[in-house]
Amino acid sequence: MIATLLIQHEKLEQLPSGGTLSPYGVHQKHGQITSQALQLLSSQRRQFSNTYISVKLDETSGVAVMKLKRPPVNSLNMELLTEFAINLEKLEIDRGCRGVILTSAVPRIFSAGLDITEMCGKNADHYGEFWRAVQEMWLKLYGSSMVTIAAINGSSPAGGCLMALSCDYRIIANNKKYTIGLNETQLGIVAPFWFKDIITEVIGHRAAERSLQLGMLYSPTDALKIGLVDEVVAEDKVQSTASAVMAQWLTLPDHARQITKSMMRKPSLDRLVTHREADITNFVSYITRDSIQKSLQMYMEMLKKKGR
Ligand SMILES: CCCCCCCCC/C=C/C(=O)SCCNC(=O)CCNC(=O)[C@H](O)C(C)(C)COP(=O)(O)OP(=O)(O)OC[C@H]1O[C@@H](n2cnc3c(N)ncnc32)[C@H](O)[C@@H]1OP(=O)(O)O
Repeated sequence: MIATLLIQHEKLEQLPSGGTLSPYGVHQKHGQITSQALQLLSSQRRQFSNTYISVKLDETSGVAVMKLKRPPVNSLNMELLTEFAINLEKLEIDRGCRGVILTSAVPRIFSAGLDITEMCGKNADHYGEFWRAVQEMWLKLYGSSMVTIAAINGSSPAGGCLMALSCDYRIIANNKKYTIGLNETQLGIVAPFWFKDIITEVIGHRAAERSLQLGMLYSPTDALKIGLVDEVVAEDKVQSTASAVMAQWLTLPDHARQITKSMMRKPSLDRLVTHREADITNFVSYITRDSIQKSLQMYMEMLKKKGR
């Protein structure tokens, strides 16, 4: 533990005080994350696989490929979110890692977003803990000092889209069947302010407002038109393009790029960090409303019927 903290301190010291993104949430974790972190941090160093995440770090390039592997749809439940935050933190403190490519091991799906079953029929304590884990994932990913590239090899609604939006660059496979967007209103729920902030940062106010109000899901080419993704490439070129773009980004000196990234992202990160507890309270009181529970249950039933 002491060794881990020292390594982290050294890596953070490379940036001027206030210039690093990494401290967000790092040591504000609840007990569950901390004890799991200790187990994971002591495991094998360059390749690790947990229940729902696999990570391969190429020591030569300094690039890690992080894959979501929770079939059938990579929905983000508490365990996956926790593993994600821990693994990203592990890479963050590893001096040999400068970039992360985020992708999916599940065919045709990047991520179906938050696991709706985590937001239905549970008690307030559960919802609070779940939302803290969602926040933690976002603070770690959006606040990462590494180069982060989303290799979107399948559909990516809602929380899946949030993950992609939190990366530095987005490459999506050219397949009309794949959709991406923040579709929360279609579920009868509201995307929280930090989801709204990040999509606004990426696509601008007008497009974000329309997109959020209508809960729009875009095909890859339409997503490219509004700037929701940076590139659309053939399905079999997603990973190689991600590697090539990563190599290009890594030609920049880390120090200059990291401080610039921090400068751009700090206001949004600060907003959530400052209002974190209020955001949890707000989520819990919102999600426990009867009308919201009913909407989510109806949406789940609709999904199940469609699947039959
Ligand atoms: C004021 C503000 C305060 C805050 C207010 C609150 C803010 C909340 C913010 C919420 C953010 C979110 O991410 S909410 C999540 C939004 N996500 C979505 O709308 C995606 C819904 N899913 C889909 O569209 C599709 O499943 C898709 C991903 C394209 C894959 O389609 P497929 O045909 O391949 O697969 P399906 O047959 O549909 O699904 C396979 C199985 O997975 C299940 N499944 C699919 N998506 C799931 C999901 N997200 N969570 C759980 N389970 C899911 C289905 O029910 C099926 O279960 P079985 O039938 O049992 O096999």
